Amino acid sequence: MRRPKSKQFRKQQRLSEEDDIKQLNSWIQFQKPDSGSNPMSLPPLPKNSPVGHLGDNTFSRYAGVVRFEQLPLSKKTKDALRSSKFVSMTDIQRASLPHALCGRDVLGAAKTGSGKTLAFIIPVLEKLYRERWGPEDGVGSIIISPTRELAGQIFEVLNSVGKYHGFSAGLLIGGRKDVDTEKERVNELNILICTPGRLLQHMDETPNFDCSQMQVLVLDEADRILDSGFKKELNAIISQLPKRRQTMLFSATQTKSVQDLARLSLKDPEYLSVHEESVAATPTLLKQIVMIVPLDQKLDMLWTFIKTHLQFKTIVFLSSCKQVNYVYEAFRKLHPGIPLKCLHGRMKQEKRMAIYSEFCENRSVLFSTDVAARGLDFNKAVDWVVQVDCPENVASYIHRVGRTARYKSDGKSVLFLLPSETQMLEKLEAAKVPVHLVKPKKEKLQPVSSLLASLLVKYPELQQRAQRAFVTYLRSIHLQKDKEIFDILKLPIDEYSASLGLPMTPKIRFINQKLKSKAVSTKSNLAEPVDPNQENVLEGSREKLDKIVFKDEEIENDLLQAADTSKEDDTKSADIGELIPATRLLKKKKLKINLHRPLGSRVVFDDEGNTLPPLARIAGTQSVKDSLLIDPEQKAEYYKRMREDLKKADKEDKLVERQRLREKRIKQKMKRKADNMEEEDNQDNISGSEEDETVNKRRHKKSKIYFDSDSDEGERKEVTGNQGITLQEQEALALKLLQSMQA
Ligand SMILES: Nc1ncnc2c1ncn2[C@@H]1O[C@H](COP(=O)(O)OP(=O)(O)OP(=O)(O)O)[C@@H](O)[C@H]1O
Repeated sequence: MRRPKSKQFRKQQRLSEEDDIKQLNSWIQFQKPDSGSNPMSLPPLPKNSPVGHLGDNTFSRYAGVVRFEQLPLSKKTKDALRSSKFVSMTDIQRASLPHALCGRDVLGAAKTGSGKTLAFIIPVLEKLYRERWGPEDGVGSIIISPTRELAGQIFEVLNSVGKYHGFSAGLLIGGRKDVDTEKERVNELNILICTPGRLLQHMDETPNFDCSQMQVLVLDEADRILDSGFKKELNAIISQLPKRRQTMLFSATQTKSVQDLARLSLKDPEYLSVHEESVAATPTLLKQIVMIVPLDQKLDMLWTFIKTHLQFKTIVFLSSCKQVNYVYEAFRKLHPGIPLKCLHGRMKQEKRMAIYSEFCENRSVLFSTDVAARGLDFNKAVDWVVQVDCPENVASYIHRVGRTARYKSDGKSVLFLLPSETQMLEKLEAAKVPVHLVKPKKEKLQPVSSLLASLLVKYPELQQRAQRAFVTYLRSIHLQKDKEIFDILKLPIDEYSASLGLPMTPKIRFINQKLKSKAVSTKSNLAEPVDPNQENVLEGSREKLDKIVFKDEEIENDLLQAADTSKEDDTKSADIGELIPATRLLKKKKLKINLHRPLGSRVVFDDEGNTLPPLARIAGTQSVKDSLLIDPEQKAEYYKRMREDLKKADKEDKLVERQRLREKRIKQKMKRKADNMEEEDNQDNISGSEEDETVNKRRHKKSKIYFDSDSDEGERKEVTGNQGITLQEQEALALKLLQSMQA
């Protein structure tokens, strides 16, 4: 048992800490970097040069140094850094720590995975240490993160780097049931790591919640927290914090908006963007691919990717929880050969945390919404990031791909763009994101749509999920701000529905309204002639696009090479769609055979010749809200019939296939026999040695017996030797045989 430390010892410790703090304060003051300077522009200290107090009230320079031990940090922090194997600083740490340690406001921007977390955790710990912060002083620092998982991760880093300090820290995130216990304890905590909603809840509900003495505020993923999604919460939080404080903002995609920053009342902030001069806004070791994939082939492409990358750890981003749910559940039932997981904001917190930790530990595929897009540093490196749905903007793209190629590891990413979303390529190029456009190869595609259709028949509850996935995807496109990229009217909606395995296209009100309004505006536009130069403009932009397109053989080989060879046409038609003032309703329908159309999705025509999905036949004619227009009984009956039909068709298919194989085998055997006979004739003519004779005998023997292993009775048939039988005769015999088997 450890003996309690004596009073004497504690006193001594306190005094030595006081001394230590005095020294640190002097060091920091004495060697402050110039305001507005980037410490990274200074050379590192010469090797083996002394560090800290150099005598006569002089101290070593700490701006521009490369190792943590050369910074004015407490022994407790240095020891913890060393034990966590953090020795040399990353660029953002070198640039921001000297300013942050002397209490300045900092706006730090650096690529994903470049160590921003330590760049704010260390100054928080040091500030409270130098202020001699104790339990009775209450909240000394608040760190805000946009997601619960990221808050949890920051908490872990704080626990490891702050393990020798005596501060109490709390993780305040939504979805946790123990909010009452939290309320009791929150005033005793020194460092709060929280999501905006939960922090505000405490500010609103916890009696005497007091952060009036708070010293340091940190916003991780600052641009996200400052954007409109969190605006109300953040304004309310800021209004309750003391004005005199240090504020630090970090992100890979930093905000420069004066308006945003004004809300935080920053004081002469140091703007440190360490990778601004870099040729790429994304990590150097990240290889990025873009593929143009038609909407109705996205799942085929994703399935093919998973099947061909079973040995990798992959994150798949989809745009809504419902899509994540559906794709995860459906693919899981198809057993791709690698564990699948899913993560989204509507899951229970315990489950979210469990999945996050499991994914950290094991090789698997994680289907996720943007809840995993920012900040997360999965322990064992992620190999691939797959963006099935186009991110809302470039910043979102950068954060998503940033889940791989972190710190010094490499990684790969692939983005599926619809032919109508190719504008995104130009935006990525403008933001210095180097992507390789790779043309997928059709022959490697492993279609999944028909399997999904069968699954939906087998598991009717999955159909609900598919419908929701369909609706939420379209809604997400409808709600996207960037209308240059996202245009719901350019999407092949029926084909998309079929690709999810749905037997009929759910009806969606907002699309109908959009179509109607477009039809109205089309009528008024029809009189206006189409500008012929527009075609050239489009050509021009395609040319520009071509410039940034080049093939990377290595990546190409590495990746699934599947999909559509008619990509160019699709792009063109999407572009030209802009020129033709027509709605989907007015479009001429092309006769198209969709090989991937799922089972049971035979096309039905209505009175006006429009195609309708099969269930439309039994659908009511009155207009009902959204998708489920059909009487459930009729629907159940329809599915019952469909299942029976499917079974019957399956049986027939099997019979035909067996027959085909049987014929093939007979033909092959007969051919082999004919070859043998020919060879023997030749042998007879050329040689007559004993050995040859034995071989011939054996051949004769073998050729005499034909054993039809495929026959139900294991039937044995004798074929007379090779004497006097011609090839034609053999074929006739084979035919006869076939007929007898068919009978
Ligand atoms: N000085 C360092 N030496 C070694 N490893 C480091 C150092 N700093 C950070 N790391 C490691 O680098 C990885 C990425 O760090 P971190 O999560 O802080 O990146 P980030 O810049 O915040 O990324 P994001 O922009 O995605 O939030 C972590 O695994 C971390 O442990």
